[in-house]
Amino acid sequence: MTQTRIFSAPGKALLAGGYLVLDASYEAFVVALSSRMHAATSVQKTHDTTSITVKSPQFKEGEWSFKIDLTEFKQNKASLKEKDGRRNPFVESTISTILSYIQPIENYNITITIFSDSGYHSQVDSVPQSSTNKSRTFQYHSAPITEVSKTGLGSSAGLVTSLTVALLSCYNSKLDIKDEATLLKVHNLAQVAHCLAQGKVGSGFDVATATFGSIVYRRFNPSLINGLSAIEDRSKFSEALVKLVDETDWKITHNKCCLPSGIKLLMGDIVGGSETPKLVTKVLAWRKAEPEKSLELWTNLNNANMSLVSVLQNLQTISKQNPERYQLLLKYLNSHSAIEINQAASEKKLEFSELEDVIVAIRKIRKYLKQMTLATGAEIEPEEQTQLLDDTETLTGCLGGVVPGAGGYDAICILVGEESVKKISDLTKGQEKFKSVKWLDLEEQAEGIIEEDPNDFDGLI
Ligand SMILES: Nc1ncnc2c1ncn2[C@@H]1O[C@H](COP(=O)(O)OP(=O)(O)O)[C@@H](O)[C@H]1O
Ligand SMILES: C[C@@](O)(CCOP(=O)(O)OP(=O)(O)O)CC(=O)O
Repeated sequence: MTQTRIFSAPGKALLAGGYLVLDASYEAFVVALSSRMHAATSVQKTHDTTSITVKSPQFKEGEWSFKIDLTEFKQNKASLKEKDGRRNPFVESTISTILSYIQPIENYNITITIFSDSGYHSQVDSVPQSSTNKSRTFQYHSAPITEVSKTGLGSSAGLVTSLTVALLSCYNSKLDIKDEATLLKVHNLAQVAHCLAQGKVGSGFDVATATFGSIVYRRFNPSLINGLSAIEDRSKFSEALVKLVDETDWKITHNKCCLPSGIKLLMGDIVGGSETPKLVTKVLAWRKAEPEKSLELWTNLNNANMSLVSVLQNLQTISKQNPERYQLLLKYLNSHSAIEINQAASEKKLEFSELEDVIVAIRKIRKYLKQMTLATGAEIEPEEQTQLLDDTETLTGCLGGVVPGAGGYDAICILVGEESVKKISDLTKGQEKFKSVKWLDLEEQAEGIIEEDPNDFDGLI
């Protein structure tokens, strides 16, 4: 019997809480994006050995095939061997984590096909291919996955999370991702697989967002996963993994939180890029060397981050409780820039002080990220980005913006009235001061893992 189920998980933009999220004392606000990673299953029962193939047809040599003798697998924690010696650490780690967790007795032939929305990677040297009914189009690249430039939406987290839920569904045809406990299980397994593939335990905000969607996130204690990776024996590893996934309170926060209606996130890819690990090393070294100064800065930045969350939630509440006033507020936003709104507020002429609250929160976040930049020497909001973000405050319909995640030269994220999105992207195209920005064709899509309609992928699989 063959069954096809397709699951997808979103990419991320860390709007508030970069660096602080590495420490469980602080929370971060992460926005889930409309660029998603999809995993389509095909399962057949077999009497031979288990065979698991992951295909990623958009990339050259995008196929990783493993034959697994289940008895041998249980006895030996050696890594899986790909048929042609191809490596994809995230694929290998996810398969071995799921098999260690499920400890299956019956054999299956499983094929999972991955489809990655175009926002994750540069589209240079790629051609589109659509499903028969044209409802889905993916870009096909001429190079292997490791050679295609990433845009920073968290492709490995999307891959691991969608592959985790897809593999689990192959062993449990009743798997329902609308069930909270199931979703938490997927999250825990995906975090383990992602950390083991990376060889380090990060904050996990990307995997949490891929699973739960737009959230306010607090991380887990790294010792939960560090303890696991030290276990050499497969059966002990499996036992510890089951305990960790099913019986341990990870003490994470993943409270749903999304942008208020009528306000959109616009993400600009910047020519250039930065290496997150290098920035993180500098920031953490300074934090260690300057405990008092850094505590003050972390506290101030955290207050600014949390005030952005609360003013956005306040707008969401107004949109529901007083929709007429909210429509007027959006109309005002779509005909003024942040500078103008701020000016009106200082002259006490502003009717919609809630808009000013968002602008002030964004400015505070930037102020403290700039202090972090100057104190640590890590180029989090470098001068070019400062200029660019200042310039976005002059655009009609824009509340301002930040450098997302670790910052640097990767991207900017701005908050914009929905009606102004197209105007802003058209207006900035020809302007010298915005020449380094390429607005990405994506928006917030607040849902985490969802199950897709297989008909939408006809002709692609
Ligand atoms: N569509 C995909 N198909 C197969 N593997 C993928 C895909 N997207 C990401 N990966 C895996 O994730 C790796 C990229 O991970 P990483 O360098 O951590 O980038 P990111 O910051 O985007 O997560 C790729 O080299 C590959 O192993
Ligand atoms: C600094 C950080 O807190 C946030 C980094 O956010 P990015 O969104 O920049 O992440 P990458 O996709 O890994 O480059 C590090 C972390 O939390 O892992």
